[in-house]
This record gives sequence, C-alpha cells and structure tokens, in this order.
Amino acid sequence: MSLPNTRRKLPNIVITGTPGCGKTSHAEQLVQQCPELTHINVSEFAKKNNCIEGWDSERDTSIVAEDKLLDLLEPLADKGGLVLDWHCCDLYPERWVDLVVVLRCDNTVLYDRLKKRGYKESKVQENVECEIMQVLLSDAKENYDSQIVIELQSEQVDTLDDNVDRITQWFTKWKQDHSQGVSNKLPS
Ligand SMILES: Nc1ncnc2c1ncn2[C@@H]1O[C@H](COP(=O)(O)OP(=O)(O)OP(=O)(O)O)[C@@H](O)[C@H]1O
Repeated sequence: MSLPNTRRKLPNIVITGTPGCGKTSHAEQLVQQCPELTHINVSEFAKKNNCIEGWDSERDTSIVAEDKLLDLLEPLADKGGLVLDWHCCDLYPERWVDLVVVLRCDNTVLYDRLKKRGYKESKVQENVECEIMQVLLSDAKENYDSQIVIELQSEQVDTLDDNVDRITQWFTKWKQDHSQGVSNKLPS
C-alpha cells in the first residue's frame, strides 16, 4: 500500500460523487474558504491539456487518457493543496490522497438537476441508477483506507455550507497536526 506523502505541507482532497451531486459547487466554495487550496476540475483540466482520446457515444461523454492525465497531475499532487473534482476517484495513487469526500444526493433531486442540464433521458437514468447503487462510494471505499473516506449529503444549500465548514475544519486540523509533525522531526 502506498501511503500519503507526509512531507507535503498541504493535503490533497478528492471530491467525488455521481454527476450533478454538487462536486464543483463544494470545491468552489471550499477554495473560497481556504485560499491555500487549488480547485482542479479534472474533466476541464483533461480537455485543456489534450488528455482526451475519444468519444463514448453510448454514454455521451469524452474518453480521458488516464495515464497522460496522471502524469500531468503528479507534480501538482506532490506539492499538495489540490481539491480534485471529478466523478472518477479510483485512478489517483493512494499516496496522493489525504481525504476523499463522496457526495450523495437524493434520487429525485438528482434527476431534476440532470434534467435541468438538458441531459438525454438515458444519461439521466444511468446517473441516477449509479447513485442508487452507490457506485462512487464503493469505488472510494475499495481504493482508499476507509478512515479517509467520508460520505456527505448534498441536497440543500444549508447542507452545502455545513459540508464545506466540516471540510475546512478537517483542513485546519490537518495543517496543525502536520506542522507539529514536521517541526518534531527537525534536527537539533
Ligand atoms: N447542496 C446543494 N444544494 C443545492 N443545490 C446544489 C447543491 N449541490 C449542488 N447543487 C446544484 O446542483 C447542480 C449541479 O451541481 P454541480 O455542478 O456542483 O455538480 P457536479 O457534481 O460537479 O456535476 P458534474 O460532475 O457534472 O460536474 C448545480 O445547479 C448546483 O447549483
């Protein structure tokens, strides 16, 4: 098992969940509250950096060249302080990741959000079924230590605020713990 790199001064946070659950809304609010963190919308990052290798017409979505994407993200992840916002979470090496936030959403609310986006019915259904089957939660638990995986509901604006406050508290504590750890290890 490759453990997180404790030499980083800032943690890396993965925000995952079924499309429409609120990953980008959470990530944007989190970096507003914690300006030391950098939000990476991984899907946009992949497009901007030519990491798209095709189109999945059945799923109506781009196919991402994951190896190339990981090579580009690696130096950023080594520095730390990333908020990685994408529905996939099982591709990042364990050593990069300090916290995995899995956002969950009520099926009816999610259905309405995806419909509002103009997604075709089959894509809406596929995503709602993915949420019902807890696919992203299972992926997170299978790929990372269960102690760093947290599940948060994301139906209302109030809960979004509460969730971001909780992640901010975790971030502040992580920094405190690790600054003590680093100073303890300094040679006399
Ligand atoms: N907790 C919440 N309360 C109210 N509205 C929310 C909440 N979370 C997300 N939304 C709304 O749901 C919609 C989808 O949110 P968002 O784009 O953040 O989801 P996402 O998971 O990043 O989607 P994608 O994976 O497709 O990028 C937006 O209109 C957003 O305002």
